[in-house]
Amino acid sequence: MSRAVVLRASGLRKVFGGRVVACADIDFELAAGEVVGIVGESGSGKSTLLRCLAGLAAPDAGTVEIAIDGGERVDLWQLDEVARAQALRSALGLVHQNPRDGLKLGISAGGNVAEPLMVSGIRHYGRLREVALDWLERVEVPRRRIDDLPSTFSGGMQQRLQIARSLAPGPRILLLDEPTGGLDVSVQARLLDLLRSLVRELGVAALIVTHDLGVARLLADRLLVMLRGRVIEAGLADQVLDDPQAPYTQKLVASMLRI
Ligand SMILES: Nc1ncnc2c1ncn2[C@@H]1O[C@H](COP(=O)(O)OP(=O)(O)OP(=O)(O)O)[C@@H](O)[C@H]1O
Repeated sequence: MSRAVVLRASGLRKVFGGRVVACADIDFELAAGEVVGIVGESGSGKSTLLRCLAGLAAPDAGTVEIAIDGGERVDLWQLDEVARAQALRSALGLVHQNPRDGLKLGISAGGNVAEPLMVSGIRHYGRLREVALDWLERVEVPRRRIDDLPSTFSGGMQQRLQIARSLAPGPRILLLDEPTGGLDVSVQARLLDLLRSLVRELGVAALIVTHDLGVARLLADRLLVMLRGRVIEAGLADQVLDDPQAPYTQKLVASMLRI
């Protein structure tokens, strides 16, 4: 049986200043539990696409449908602001490249995990603390750090905390924008291992933007290759990386092999 579609982009287009076409004619689906990588060089439109999907930037044309509670799909940009925020809160988690963009720096690590749960209706302090402790453990942040501010954490630990904050409310969809960018190689490897096992264990559908094909190979089932705002190649990750069809993808893969 084919898996339910949890996110669908159709004819998505975003233009800046009337002439910079950041995204054009983007069509794709993300199925429940699937991991899709979006790769392409700097400026190809990856982050803009993610921002349109995450409700952060309104597309100029096209639709973004996401599955909400009960499996019904809603068109994100047809909803009013309140309904859109609510749909996003219940269905979607977002991990920014810079953890500081996704964390509340003025509240404790535990508070960062608990806050989205409070918004979704859990009010009991003891229960919130228990769930926060459980999540800290899952992302390998020592439990004793629960009352510490994120600014006292290392970059890798901050990123793991941001992942806990995004996943704690139980979203069906997780969007990640270069989640390992800016981290040391050894820290990156640990984070990738953690992400891979969390995503598989929770069965969350993930869309991961990366310019690192190694990250894409490790995490993604399927890949979309972007060039100048368009998806120029799409397919199973191994297929795209082992037998790229588009000349641009061939160059991208060859440049990775040279490193
Ligand atoms: N807010 C903005 N205003 C004007 N132009 C923008 C804006 N955001 C992005 N762009 C332009 O849109 C195009 C796509 O940018 P985008 O950041 O989406 O690419 P990217 O593939 O994510 O690049 P990177 O890997 O460097 O983040 C680029 O030409 C960029 O300069």
